[in-house]
This record gives sequence, structure tokens and C-alpha cells, in this order.
Amino acid sequence: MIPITTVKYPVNEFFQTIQGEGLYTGTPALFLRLQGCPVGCPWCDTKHTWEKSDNARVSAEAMLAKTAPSEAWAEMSAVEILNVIEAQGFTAKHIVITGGEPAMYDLMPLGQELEQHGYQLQIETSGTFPLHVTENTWVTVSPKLDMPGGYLVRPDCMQRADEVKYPVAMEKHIDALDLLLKNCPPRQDTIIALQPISQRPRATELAMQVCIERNWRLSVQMHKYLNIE
Ligand SMILES: C[S@@+](CC[C@H](N)C(=O)[O-])C[C@H]1O[C@@H](n2cnc3c(N)ncnc32)[C@H](O)[C@@H]1O
Ligand SMILES: Nc1nc2[nH]cc(C(=O)O)c2c(=O)[nH]1
Ligand code: SF4
Ligand SMILES: [Mg+2]
Repeated sequence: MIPITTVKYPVNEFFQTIQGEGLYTGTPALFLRLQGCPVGCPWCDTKHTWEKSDNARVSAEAMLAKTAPSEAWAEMSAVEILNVIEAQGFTAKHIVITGGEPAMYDLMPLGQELEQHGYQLQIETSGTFPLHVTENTWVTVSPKLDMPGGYLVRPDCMQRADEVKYPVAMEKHIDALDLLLKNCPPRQDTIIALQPISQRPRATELAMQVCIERNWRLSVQMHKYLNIE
């Protein structure tokens, strides 16, 4: 068995802020953004995390010192992540693992180590890779349908989802979501939320209207309205 401390993760950013999306909106949280995503959403907020190039590998110190988004990433173990939390004086107890596509990595050792130290985990994922997360991890699946990378949303990810947070801009996106919910149903208790793409007014109006009709939730990327990370 590989000791937990030797598993390393490619970290693009690690910062403390307020969760701006989904059910945990408003919760103080640490964001661990992992490098690498092949899905290719044209409107992705984090295109700087798509490529994991060896040339962009830096020390953890250099990664933490970034002042603007960049492709630079650092390899870190769970223990190193815990040490950074202490060194930076981070106080949040909720840790959001995002990316990039974090489900490309085995998050079980990371989750176990962080949970042992009293943290609650959440993963933000597109649902296109098998999930390796602890039982207590809050799973947010943000389904990506017909994206350039050609990846499919997995039925097992939809079943594991505690919330499905779907990005919308047009009526046809709602139709695609309906088909997904029919073909790959989530659990009965899974929360469904619509998230307007890039705060576009028409997207927000559509999302509000459909949420009211269906009794779904609206997720508006609060951090963008607040101008925070
Ligand atoms: C950047 S992604 C990273 C995690 C994972 N790859 C995923 O897509 O869920 C984090 C969240 O931001 C959402 N997102 C990305 N770009 C967005 C945009 N321009 N407008 C609204 N939501 C966006 C995604 O759908 C996802 O819920
Ligand atoms: N404040 C804040 N909330 C977020 N919720 C999900 C985010 C993400 O990029 O995954 C995100 C983010 O980047 N910032
Ligand atoms: S799956 Fe997530 S990280 Fe990847 S391109 Fe889409 S929104 Fe961006
Ligand atoms: Mg974001």
C-alpha cells in the first residue's frame, strides 16, 4: 500500500474565500484548484487549468505567491497542504476541490487525511471521470454535455451527486439537461440547481424562470458579483 503522504496532487491555486456557488454558497472555504482538464467548455472560467505542462511546474511557494491566474502548478501532498493551511493561518473548515477536472485524480488519500484533521470536503466535477472521493465528500456534479473534448457524463457520477449544478445560457441547454436527468437519473434527494453562464442577463432570466417552474435552485456565482476570488 502507498503511504498517504506520498500521493501528490498538481495544485494550480490554493486560497481562502467564500463559496460562491451551489448549496454551500456563503460558506467560508479553502479552494484547492487542481491542474488539467480535457473537457473544453468554450465558456470555462478557468482555462488556465486545462494544460498540465511540465514546463509550468513550479515550487509550492511560487504557486502560492501567484498574483494572477496562470498555468503554473505545484505538486503537493495532503500533508503539505495541511502545512500550508497552518502557515497561512487559514480558518475555513470546508475545503472545495476544484480545477481543472479534479476527478482525474484519486482524491481518496487526500480526503482521508483532511477529514482526519477536521475538514469537510466538497468536489466540483463535470461528472466525466470516475469519482474516487470519501463517503462524506459533498459531490457537486456540473454536467458538461456535447463539449469539444467529447467526454460523456457518467451515470455513476449522477447517482453519487449530492447536487447537480448545471450551467445554462439557452433554452436548448434545458432540453439537454432534461434528457440527461431522464437517461442518467440522480438520487431522489439530489438538489438540482441552474447556474447562468457568465452572468449573462438572458441566461440569468432563463435560469430564474425555469427554477421557479420546476422548484429547482438558482446558483449565481456570488463571488463574481462580490468581485472576490
Ligand atoms: C471551473 S469548474 C471546475 C470543476 C469541474 N471541471 C467542473 O466543471 O465542474 C467549476 C464550476 O464552475 C462552473 N463554470 C465554469 N465556467 C463558468 C461560467 N463561465 N459561467 C458559469 N459557470 C461556470 C462549472 O460548471 C463548475 O460548476
Ligand atoms: N468563490 C468562489 N466560489 C466558487 N465555487 C466554485 C468555484 C470553482 O471555480 O470551482 C469557485 C471559485 O472560483 N470561487
Ligand atoms: S469541465 Fe470544468 S474546468 Fe473543464 S473546461 Fe469545463 S468548466 Fe472548465
Ligand atoms: Mg471559479
